[in-house]
Amino acid sequence: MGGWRDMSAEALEDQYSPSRWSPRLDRDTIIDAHLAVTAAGTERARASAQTSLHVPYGKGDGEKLDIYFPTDHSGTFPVLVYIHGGYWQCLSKDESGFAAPPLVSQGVAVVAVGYDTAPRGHMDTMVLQVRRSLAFLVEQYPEIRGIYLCGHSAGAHLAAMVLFTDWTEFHVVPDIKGAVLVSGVYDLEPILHTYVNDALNMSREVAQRNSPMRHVAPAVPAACEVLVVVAQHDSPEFRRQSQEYSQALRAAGWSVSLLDLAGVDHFDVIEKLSENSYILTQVILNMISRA
Ligand SMILES: N[C@@H](CC(=O)c1ccccc1NC=O)C(=O)O
Repeated sequence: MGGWRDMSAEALEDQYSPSRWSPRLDRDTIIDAHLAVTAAGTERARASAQTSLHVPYGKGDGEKLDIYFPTDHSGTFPVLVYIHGGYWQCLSKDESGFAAPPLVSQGVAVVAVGYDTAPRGHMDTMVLQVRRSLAFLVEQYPEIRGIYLCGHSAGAHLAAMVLFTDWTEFHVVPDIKGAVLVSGVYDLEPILHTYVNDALNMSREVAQRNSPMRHVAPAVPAACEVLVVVAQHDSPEFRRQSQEYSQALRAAGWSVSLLDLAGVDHFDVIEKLSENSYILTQVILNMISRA
């Protein structure tokens, strides 16, 4: 599936360390900066929007979500479900509400989903939790009119896994109208050979079972619109993964666009969703208003 098998261990480690590719900040400060920016943005969102925080969608401690309601929510409203990144082992819903302000002001609810990160959570568990969070939303909030998924990095992977869910066992079918997959990983196999798997402890079978690239299903007539987003300063491997996944979806009949955003890296590509004037914020609002 690609040249990563010919890479040295060091080269592969480099490719799967997003912090090493930004021209903006050095590798030792960029992750702390990302945490600080997303936490401050989330604090601002919580102060300005009407919210329901820490809503349990399951029995587990980690199975909670935060809802940021639209400013005017007297009727039905679309919802953007945000799935955070952090290589399935860091970050949480508590710094994942930063995208809410420009959306809630336009009538869109934002839900930040929590899930059990590794080592507590297993890859299969995280995928199941995110799927269950959607079923919960549909059952509990009949005022939701259409769901848009948005995931960053590891969260884009989880969002892509949600796209090919067999909903029969959940007894509801969420009306997913669109998915925005930002700087994601869609083939987990290369990761098996890097430090990322130290906490995840995935076997080859687990990595394959949870690789969206291996489960691209033919689009059904009601298949949602998919926007695959990649940053100019993502690593070549991250960029390859987005290109190949979007091509595979297109070949299977999905309506998919690849948006290659100039001037941003793996971290500010998503941080800037707190800004109304950011192109991706506008693209998302446009996707929602067209449906
Ligand atoms: N150790 C990684 C950290 C990382 O990839 C990351 C950190 C915060 C938010 C998202 C990330 N990437 C994917 O989920 C790095 O070198 O950048």
